Amino acid sequence: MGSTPPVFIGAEEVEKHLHRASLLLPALEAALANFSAGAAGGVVQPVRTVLPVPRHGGYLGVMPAYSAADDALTTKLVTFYEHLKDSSVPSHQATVLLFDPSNGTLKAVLDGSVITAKRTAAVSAIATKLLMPAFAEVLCILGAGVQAYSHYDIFTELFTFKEVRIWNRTKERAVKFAGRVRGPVRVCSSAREAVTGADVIVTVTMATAPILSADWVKPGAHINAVGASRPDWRELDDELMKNSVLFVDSRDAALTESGDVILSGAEIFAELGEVLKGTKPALPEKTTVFKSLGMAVEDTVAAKFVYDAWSAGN
Ligand SMILES: NC(=O)C1=CN([C@@H]2O[C@H](COP(=O)(O)OP(=O)(O)OC[C@H]3O[C@@H](n4cnc5c(N)ncnc54)[C@H](O)[C@@H]3O)[C@@H](O)[C@H]2O)C=CC1
Ligand SMILES: O=C([O-])C1=[NH+]CCC1
Repeated sequence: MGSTPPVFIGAEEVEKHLHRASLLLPALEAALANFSAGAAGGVVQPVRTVLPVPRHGGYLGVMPAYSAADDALTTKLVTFYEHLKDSSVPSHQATVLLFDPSNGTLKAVLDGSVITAKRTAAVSAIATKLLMPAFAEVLCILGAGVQAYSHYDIFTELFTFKEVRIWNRTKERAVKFAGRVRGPVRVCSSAREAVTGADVIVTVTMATAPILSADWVKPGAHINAVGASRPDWRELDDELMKNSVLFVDSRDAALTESGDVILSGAEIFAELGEVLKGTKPALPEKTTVFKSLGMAVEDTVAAKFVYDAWSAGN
């Protein structure tokens, strides 16, 4: 008797079962807390392997994780490319393999791009809920790609901002973004203009040098620094990194992969999971930075969520 072949769950199906990133919030909060609990939390997750493809300016990330609480085992394979000539090809593409943890059988191959967009934005939303100042009125997004859309969607679903601003290196893309999303967005001509007076800032660019300067940031603002996932890439300047209270998803990953953390020498105050567990305070009255690199266990719980929803409908 042959074994059952794995199912393939493509982008449309993933989107159907994960139409709102906020559906992932409980599972992600638990996964972040479990990760930061060490061995007791039951998350097995090494810092990802990132293989450069120098000839083409690309990277292949291999991201395995097991979550005992969910009894879920996955690995995500994600490619990201710096200067793609064909703009119809996304800069990031991903696939998640979901295994039966009891015997190692491959159960499903899922599109990982939608999962990556939504779980990343949901984790930023978790950080924002904990770290943003009281009475936050202005949201600023720097960057206008895939992550800008997923962050806009969950941030405007969960929070009530009076104004949303966007800046992008190429203004046409920011204008397109403002025309596509459902609410009003002010397109700004400079990052400085977008950031000035903002209470919550999201950096979702492919920048390799700082695009956000401490001088422009309102004291007490919260920043989700989502791009710059290589040890020599930056989005935030040294002053902002050093003068803010710094939260990360994973200390080990931040000290291995984040140019903003490594090159600024900024001190890490806490992992987000420690705040969720209550072992570290959130300090929303201070200027805070959440340096997000993306963790494999986030993909694990997201893939399980999609697979379970897909299975229930089949
Ligand atoms: N922390 C996490 O969990 C994750 C982080 N990311 C990171 O988030 C960032 C955004 O990802 P996507 O939206 O998927 O990428 P994308 O390619 O869809 O959008 C990138 C945006 O950055 C802009 N950009 C490109 N080069 C720039 C530069 N040198 N300076 C300023 N802006 C520039 C582009 O115009 C575009 O609007 C990337 O750095 C990516 O690696 C992506 C997935 C997960
Ligand atoms: O977590 C993730 O998938 C990624 N982080 C940076 C590039 C892709």
